[in-house]
Amino acid sequence: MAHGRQSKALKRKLQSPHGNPPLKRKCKPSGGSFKKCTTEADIREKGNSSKKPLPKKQLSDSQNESLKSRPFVKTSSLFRNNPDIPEIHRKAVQQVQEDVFTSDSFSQLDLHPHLISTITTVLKICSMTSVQKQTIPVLLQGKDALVRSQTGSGKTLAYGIPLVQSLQGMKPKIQRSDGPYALILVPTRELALQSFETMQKLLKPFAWVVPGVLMGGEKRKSEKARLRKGINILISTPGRLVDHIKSTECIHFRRTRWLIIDEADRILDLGFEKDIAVILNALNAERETRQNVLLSATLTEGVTRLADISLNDPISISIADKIQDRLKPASQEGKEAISSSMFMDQENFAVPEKLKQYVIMVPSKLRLVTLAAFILEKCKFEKRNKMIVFFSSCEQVEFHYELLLKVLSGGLESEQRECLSVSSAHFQFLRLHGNMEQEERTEVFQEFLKSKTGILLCTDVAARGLDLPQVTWIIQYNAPASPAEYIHRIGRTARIGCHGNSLLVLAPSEAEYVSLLASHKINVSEIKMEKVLSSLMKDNRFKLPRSGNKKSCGTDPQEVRERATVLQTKFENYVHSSEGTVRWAKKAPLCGERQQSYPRSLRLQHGASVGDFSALQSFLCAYTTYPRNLKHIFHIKSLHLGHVAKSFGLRDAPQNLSALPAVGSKKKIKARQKRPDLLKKTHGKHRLAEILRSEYSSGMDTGVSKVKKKKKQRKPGNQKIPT
Ligand SMILES: Nc1ncnc2c1ncn2[C@@H]1O[C@H](COP(=O)(O)OP(=O)(O)OP(=O)(O)O)[C@@H](O)[C@H]1O
Repeated sequence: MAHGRQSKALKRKLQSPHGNPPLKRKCKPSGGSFKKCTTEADIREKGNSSKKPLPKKQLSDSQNESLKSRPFVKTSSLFRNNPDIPEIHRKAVQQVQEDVFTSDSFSQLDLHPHLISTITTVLKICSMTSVQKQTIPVLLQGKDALVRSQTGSGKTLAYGIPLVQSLQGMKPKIQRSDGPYALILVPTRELALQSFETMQKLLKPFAWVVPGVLMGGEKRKSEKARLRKGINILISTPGRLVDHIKSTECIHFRRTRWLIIDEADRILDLGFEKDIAVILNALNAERETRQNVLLSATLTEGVTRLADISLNDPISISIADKIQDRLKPASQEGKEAISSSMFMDQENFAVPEKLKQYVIMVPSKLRLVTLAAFILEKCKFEKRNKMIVFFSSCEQVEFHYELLLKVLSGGLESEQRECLSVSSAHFQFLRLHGNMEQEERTEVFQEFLKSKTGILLCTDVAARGLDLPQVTWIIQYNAPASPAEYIHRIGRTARIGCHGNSLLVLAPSEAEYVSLLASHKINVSEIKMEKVLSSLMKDNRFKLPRSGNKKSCGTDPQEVRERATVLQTKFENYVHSSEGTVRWAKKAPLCGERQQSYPRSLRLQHGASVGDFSALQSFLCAYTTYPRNLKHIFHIKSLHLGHVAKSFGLRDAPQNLSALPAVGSKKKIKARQKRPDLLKKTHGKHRLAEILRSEYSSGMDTGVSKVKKKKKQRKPGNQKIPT
């Protein structure tokens, strides 16, 4: 019954000659610096401009309340007043390609027979990849190396095999109590865990060499105990290691003869330079000589600095280069050769051959329904797809997780019975971000690793190094801050010669990003939004009951729009189903009532660690942190706040957003400076550093800082902007 009433209301709205909803809302622009926010209801379709609009009515609070109990009365006008989608004009470019495999087997190398049999029987690997063929002999000779090869090309074994070969053969035999002989630094905890597992497998026949991981999230005490017992191959995130260097007496590097920095460019990007300096000083203080290796799919100029301070007479290995250029002897001059040979081409990153890259231009208002339609198409109708969706903040991940789970999987409460048959079997939503407790992070990572399907919503915490088999689609819902990050994100699919696909979602104002990618020799093909939305025709949950028994016809554009509107309305109804979800979508809760008003599931799962910074706000904040050279593409002023709000299931643009990004007049910026409690962490690079650092924090501080956070938040006016 309720459904029928709702649908009629929606239908009335869609059929209204003026396109006006039954009731209109007034929306003031927020922050003053965004484009004037007009409710779409105020705007009539092109060609109808001579018709008089319906009289405006502003809703009082009590009217608003009563509307909540009639969820479908308010409907969405998604298809009006959107900016035109520009044509993509760019030349197709020749992408940089690398040969992943060689026909050479590991037995050609001078390796311990047990190591070879472990590679073939435990890892089930027969022939070497190009990067392994190039790197292993160099490292076996004891040389330093700087290694660049495409994502998913086997870099972990490229350093892991020679490391194990060298340590197992040491005389006298390594003792556990000797402490670290090798140190492997990686930017994230999940990558630390993954590298640890690979080392464990390689070390199977050499049980006296003990690997160990320090990655935060675990109790400091138990990590200390493990360090005391002895770890010979120590894998860690830089922050966590620095914490131990400063606070754990038993840690030492007297015998450390290997230093491996994986994702070396990322470790520098994150502002871990200071940490790296502390680590290098600690290593150098205890032992003079060491073999050093830096690796990444995207070695950028910044790494030359790290190479200068950490490498000694290194060999550069870049798989994309011609074979005769690959191995360069290095001397002091050689380092310069490295700078030019490795980085001359630095902006042209190799993309796996079987990775198909797509872009979709979507006006802000339609982003959410387009994402949902795409997920439906790939994960419900096509099946056998495993997908990762990247967002620019933890808060957005949490918010979209809840929203998509409720609306696509579970359905709204009133519809649950109807939906059960089509939902849960098809979707398994998971999420991963730096605001989650480590235990849950590890669980999610393991679950997604093992599963054959599913949709992982995540931040860039999952962008680097993670080897998640069978991922078929990478969606970048928010564009990454650099082409290098684009490469790493899409590199979670099409690994080791497999097929994969990626989709980048851009707003029309961001179209130039496609040319930027092309200037780095990255080719993307366009998928039309209408095509994606048309998959809603396959899902009758979004069907508008039509008069009579008229059959839905294929891809009738009008019906596609109607269905998209039904879906958007479901999102909006969910978001507006309680004060808490609305606030969660758009702005920080008032002090003292944080959390209580969030969906119960969220509170139970996350305690106090999430939700104290809204999804929309965090999106806007992240938007201001694109680097200066991309500001002409991603500028906050080109966003229409009302339209963006729709993509968060909000019916109106929020007003008085605290911590609005640093846009607007000098006066406003000054005013903000007077409110450091609200804004001090929102400025450009600092904010970015905050957001990113939270993803990669050592985890050492979790307990303390969370308590501190809670205390701070209790003070009136002290709303922390979480990262
Ligand atoms: N010689 C090989 N033959 C087949 N598979 C291999 C080989 N070497 C490694 N692999 C597998 O390839 C996958 C990717 O390897 P790895 O994670 O080391 O890639 P990577 O180059 O470090 O990627 P990224 O740049 O994303 O960190 C892993 O599942 C690994 O087990």
